[in-house]
Amino acid sequence: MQTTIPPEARVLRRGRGTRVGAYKVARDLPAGFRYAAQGLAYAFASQRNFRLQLVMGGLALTLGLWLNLHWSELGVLVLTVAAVLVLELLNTATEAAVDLAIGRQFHPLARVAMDCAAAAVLVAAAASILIALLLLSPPLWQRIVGG
Ligand SMILES: Nc1ncnc2c1ncn2[C@@H]1O[C@H](COP(=O)(O)OP(=O)(O)OP(=O)(O)O)[C@@H](O)[C@H]1O
Repeated sequence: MQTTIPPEARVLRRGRGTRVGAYKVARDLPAGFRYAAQGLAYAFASQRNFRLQLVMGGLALTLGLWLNLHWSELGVLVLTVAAVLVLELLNTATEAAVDLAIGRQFHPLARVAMDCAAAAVLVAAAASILIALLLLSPPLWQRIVGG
């Protein structure tokens, strides 16, 4: 039996830079980094929570370095800080996609998408606070009590 490949799929198979339906495609690695940097700059400029999470994460990592945490503990801190920032970026992307799709109209599915994206940030932020407390409190207490 002969299978026919739809023309769109043939375009897709030609490889990089030929994605169907895209206004623009990153043609090389530097261009990809540039678009990612634009996303970071947008989140930083428009999202107060993103700026706050960046400051809190920076403080936690600085404190971890000052307290001479083990490299594996610092690694866990970096991961948790990154997880919160990544989810905030995805939350921002979800908001933009919902606004693009339906604008100022109300839709129950838009609410689900936005509430779930916000909940993902909340869960990660709560976990990161708990992890920071677990890792930073004992050595900080030692410093305070031990002088
Ligand atoms: N188009 C919509 N349809 C239905 N519900 C919406 C819509 N837009 C927003 N909402 C509801 O309003 C809530 C708040 O929306 P908002 O855009 O302020 O999101 P947010 O995550 O609080 O924003 P930010 O992260 O910028 O503080 C959403 O979580 C959702 O429940």
